[in-house]
Amino acid sequence: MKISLLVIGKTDAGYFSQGIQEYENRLKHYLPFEMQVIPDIKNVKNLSEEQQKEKEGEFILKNLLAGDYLVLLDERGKDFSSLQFASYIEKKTHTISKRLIFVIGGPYGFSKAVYDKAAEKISLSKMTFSHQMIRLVFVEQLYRAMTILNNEPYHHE
Ligand SMILES: C[S@@+](CC[C@H](N)C(=O)[O-])C[C@H]1O[C@@H](n2cnc3c(N)ncnc32)[C@H](O)[C@@H]1O
Repeated sequence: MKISLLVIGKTDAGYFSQGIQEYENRLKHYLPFEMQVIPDIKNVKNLSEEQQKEKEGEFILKNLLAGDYLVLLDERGKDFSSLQFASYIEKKTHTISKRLIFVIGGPYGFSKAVYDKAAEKISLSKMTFSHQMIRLVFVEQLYRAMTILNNEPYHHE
């Protein structure tokens, strides 16, 4: 199984990119992982929030491959402890042969078309993070999950 994180727009702030890069490098030790970036939508200022979500949704759906298992990161999704998330990832390695793809929405979230296509929605907290910051939170949690599954001394209960 390969894990992808699909995001919209490049990571703006150096302090986020640096952190994301650090965890991406660490993750490569455990499993194939890539962060796939959809370029920012052009002329976004001329679009309503709804139109922006629709456009972003079209790009998200265009980037899916046959056989992808699509999981949306959404503050209203199912919530997990880090141990539960580790066990969720482990189960997926047994059931998914292709790509487990997590997607982060744009500043206004996801279009209905994207929600309709998703297999699951998972939350990383009840609080809302920026679409930039949640990238770092996700890669750290995925790294944490991999260390839990490998009995490594990173996570402490
Ligand atoms: C600024 S949030 C969008 C908030 C928007 N009001 C909504 O209804 O989705 C941007 C994206 O970051 C991700 N996100 C933010 N907080 C999250 C959380 N606590 N758990 C999971 N994903 C989150 C989601 O993918 C969301 O679409």
